[in-house]
Amino acid sequence: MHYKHKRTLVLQIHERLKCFERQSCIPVMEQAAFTALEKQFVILIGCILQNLLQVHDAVAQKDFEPSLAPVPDDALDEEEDSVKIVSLVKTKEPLGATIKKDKSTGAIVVARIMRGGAADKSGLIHEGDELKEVNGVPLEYKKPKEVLPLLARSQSEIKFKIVPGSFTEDLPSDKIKLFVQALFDYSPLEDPTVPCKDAAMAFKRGDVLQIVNMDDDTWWQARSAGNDDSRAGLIPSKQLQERRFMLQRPKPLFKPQRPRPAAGLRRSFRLSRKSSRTKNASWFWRWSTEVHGVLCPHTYREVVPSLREAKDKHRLVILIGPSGVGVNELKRRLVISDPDRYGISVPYTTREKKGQEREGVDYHFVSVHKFEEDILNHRLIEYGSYRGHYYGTSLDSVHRVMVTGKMCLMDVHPSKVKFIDASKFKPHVVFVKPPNIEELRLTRRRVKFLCDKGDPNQVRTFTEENFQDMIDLSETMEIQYGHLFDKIIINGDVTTAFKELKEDLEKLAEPGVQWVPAEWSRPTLKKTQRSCGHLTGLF
Ligand SMILES: Nc1ncnc2c1ncn2[C@@H]1O[C@H](COP(=O)(O)OP(=O)(O)OP(=O)(O)O)[C@@H](O)[C@H]1O
Repeated sequence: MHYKHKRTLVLQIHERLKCFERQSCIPVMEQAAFTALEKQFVILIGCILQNLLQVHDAVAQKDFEPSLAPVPDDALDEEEDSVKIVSLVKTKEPLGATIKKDKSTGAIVVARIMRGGAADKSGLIHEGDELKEVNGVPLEYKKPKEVLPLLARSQSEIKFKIVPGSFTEDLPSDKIKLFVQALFDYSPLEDPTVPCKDAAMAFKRGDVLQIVNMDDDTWWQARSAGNDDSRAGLIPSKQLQERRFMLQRPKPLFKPQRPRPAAGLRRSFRLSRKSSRTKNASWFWRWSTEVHGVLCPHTYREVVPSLREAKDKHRLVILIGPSGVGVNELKRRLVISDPDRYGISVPYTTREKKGQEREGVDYHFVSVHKFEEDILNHRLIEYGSYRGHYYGTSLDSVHRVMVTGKMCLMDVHPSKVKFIDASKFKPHVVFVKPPNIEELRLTRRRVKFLCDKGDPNQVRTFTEENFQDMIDLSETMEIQYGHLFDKIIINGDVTTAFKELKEDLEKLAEPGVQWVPAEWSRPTLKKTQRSCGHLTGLF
């Protein structure tokens, strides 16, 4: 039966019952069922009639719950089939609905029903319904902000007079299984554009949300993953967040470029810090070209649950960060803290062994021929060249750590992450981020490190320019590759950063459900990875 028609019939039944009540109909007797039983007529009248009599008694004794709310006298005077009265018991929980003024009619209409909220659970109010009255107060010519106090003032129950909108049955929220990981922090309190702060939901980068409604282009509804009973909250849609991102004009992309002094390359594919301007020009060129490529605004990434069992191999841990931020320091601390748990993949190079360096500890020293053969045979996870020598990490060196049951730590250029075979290594990407410049000055002012000017023993301290470069490069990396980062660690105080990293990796090793990018389970991924051999050389 058509939904609207059903409601009209219910209203008519309600009216009839009220009519009978006004006529003061008198029951035949108070205890019809009991009397019938006594007279042993029960066999004759049978069960059906007995039930009928019990219903009669219940009606006669007015023994029914809940009592019908009185229909206002004029309720059916209007368009008879389009008005309904809804009475909701008020609890401490908010109603879970937002209202707006319909621009064409000026009517107050229900803009959203939050999934799992009181209004949603009642099943009586729907998006698009027009509110005519709240607790007997007509809403004609009222603004939404004038209606809200009426709702707030209601004590135990709120009574609505509603003209139903066109209602389509929603898919129950537990049937919608779209999970996303937030790639940005969101606080409704700091967002002047949110339609209703109370209905919105705050979240942090990395939180996993279940999207339960995407009908609206700008505001979706979501709840925390694994919290099926909670009321959904409004979150900015992907489109809205992307628009905001583009409007922000990220700072590092529009900054005038300047040549950068000493900044090092990751040890996995380059030796150490550089200082000459020529070298740095090429280093910066690489970043500029990448930055002006495709931009990926950080909104949400689709994730799926993946069960990690105790017997499973550890995931590959990839550490990323601007040079000098402390990636090697953190790796070193991890290995020292638990050498049975953590291992480092040893990079390959075609350059000569220097001073104290040891084969298989600092590098695997190989010939150019062998290195190029490995490139052609897709044996390298990542590689590049610096000062005419190749540097790279082989799949073998990662496997060598993994077969010992250790968690393999490696650092790669972020552009290489997408080429790592995700189904095999399940990479967990940690971005090591510098703190603000004041904290960098405070924590690194006296730090001495080795820099390469042909002499590996040369020691120097960070300059103000190094700090600024670190921050700029970090922002650029985050803008371009932030969607790949599973965890961001700010390396201000090194003890705190190390503790946070260790906790994160310990959680990663635990059996249980982990959220991984949905694209890992898509067949197109393998195809992309097969082309990795051609792309890894593009630094
Ligand atoms: N939070 C910190 N506070 C103070 N000093 C730090 C901190 N983190 C790292 N350092 C020091 O900064 C120097 C550079 O760190 P590290 O070599 O780990 O950088 P990196 O990110 O690996 O850079 P590169 O790849 O160029 O070697 C080291 O001397 C290290 O001990």
